[in-house]
Amino acid sequence: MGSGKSYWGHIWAQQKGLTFYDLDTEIENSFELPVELIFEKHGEEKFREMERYHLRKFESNKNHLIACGGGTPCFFDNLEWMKKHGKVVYLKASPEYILKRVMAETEKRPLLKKVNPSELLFFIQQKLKEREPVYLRADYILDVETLSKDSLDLP
Ligand SMILES: Nc1ncnc2c1ncn2[C@@H]1O[C@H](COP(=O)(O)OP(=O)(O)OP(=O)(O)O)[C@@H](O)[C@H]1O
Ligand SMILES: O=C(O)C1=C[C@@H](O)[C@@H](O)[C@H](O)C1
Ligand SMILES: [Mg+2]
Repeated sequence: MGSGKSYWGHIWAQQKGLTFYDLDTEIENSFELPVELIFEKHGEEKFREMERYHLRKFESNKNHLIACGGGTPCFFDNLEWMKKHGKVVYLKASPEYILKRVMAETEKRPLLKKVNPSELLFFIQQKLKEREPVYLRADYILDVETLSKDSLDLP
């Protein structure tokens, strides 16, 4: 969360002439609610089911780039599905970098909303530790902290 998937995904798709989709936005549009209210009203479990469902809408279109959510690869067999149907890129960032990006946006991120600001860095460190083994199974790993518009490419 907060590494820049939505930010870079949009720019990258534009550069490559691909259609950009943000999985969180797809889910928000279907509920006509922002992610934080989907979590609040329907719970995380329902959100994860919808995330799984909306991801699979992209099976047949090859000409697109999708920014998934921070949790997407960690639930169900989503990562395997993504790897089977496309190339998966992990935008790697340190907890400190992520903290800087999300500090002013915790209200939009239901997992961070409930965390005491003084414990935010610890929470991000723990979340990353828990999730990174999954993220590291991506097809490509890019260091987001050194990424620039001119260096956006796969190795
Ligand atoms: N390189 C950058 N320069 C300036 N702002 C950035 C950059 N990368 C990200 N941001 C900003 O940091 C915030 C977090 O980035 P973004 O929303 O793209 O993360 P994300 O990985 O999509 O997070 P989530 O997993 O919660 O969807 C956003 O406000 C975004 O505009
Ligand atoms: O890291 C996560 O689990 C999340 C990240 C966001 O993209 C959203 O999908 C939601 O806030 C959950
Ligand atoms: Mg995003």
